[in-house]
Amino acid sequence: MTVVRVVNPNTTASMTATISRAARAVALPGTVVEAVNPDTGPASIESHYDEALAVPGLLAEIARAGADGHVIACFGDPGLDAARELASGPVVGIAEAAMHAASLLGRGFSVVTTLARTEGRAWDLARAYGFGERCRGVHSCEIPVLALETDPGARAVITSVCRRALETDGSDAIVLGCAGMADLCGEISAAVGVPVVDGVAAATVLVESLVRLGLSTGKLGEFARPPVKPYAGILQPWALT
Ligand SMILES: NC(=O)NC1=NC(=O)NC1=O
Repeated sequence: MTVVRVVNPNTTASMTATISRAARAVALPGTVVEAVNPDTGPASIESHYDEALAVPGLLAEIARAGADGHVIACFGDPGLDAARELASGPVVGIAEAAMHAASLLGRGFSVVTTLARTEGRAWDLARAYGFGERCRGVHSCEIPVLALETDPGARAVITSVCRRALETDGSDAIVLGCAGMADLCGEISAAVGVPVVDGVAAATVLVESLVRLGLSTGKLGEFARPPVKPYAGILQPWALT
């Protein structure tokens, strides 16, 4: 039995439930999906500040024993490198997984994300992951992350931005730029007529596959376990042994 821990790095339990549904929908029957979120940190991640303050809580969830692999279920892939140093199993971010999947579906893909201020981060990740050419455009809906659950017009706006992205970019697929959009994947794909990739599902299947292949992060160099040292103040619980 494989245990995949899917970590929502923000502290909004209803979003964790959306993420859990998307991950469980694609996991194999023998895989246990453990969807969690920290109890400390931002309610949503929409800025560099949010992203920085989400990492300690995220790492606490990664450090807990009992998982064969981890998904970081936030489109900024926050704390991904630190999580890879800490975890013994594979760790995949949803942006990374979604971009890899989308790159196999055509010549180019477009990212549709939440606030315009997060577009730069999406571009940074695309380039860091080697998709600077394949990523044809990053577009935003100007819908705050938590409004995805409460704004009845959100689906229509996201669908419209996806249509505009395809026209503007000439891309073959869409990557949804927020874990909170995970439940919109099928509906939007049917509406716009191209594959729409949800990073939660893509990352869950990828981690599950890596575990089944017996593969994990290389620990000889950069991603070896961090050196032991004191951590002062409120971070004292994060000190390693
Ligand atoms: N682009 C985004 O806003 N992504 C996200 N913020 C969150 O809190 N979760 C996400 O996936």
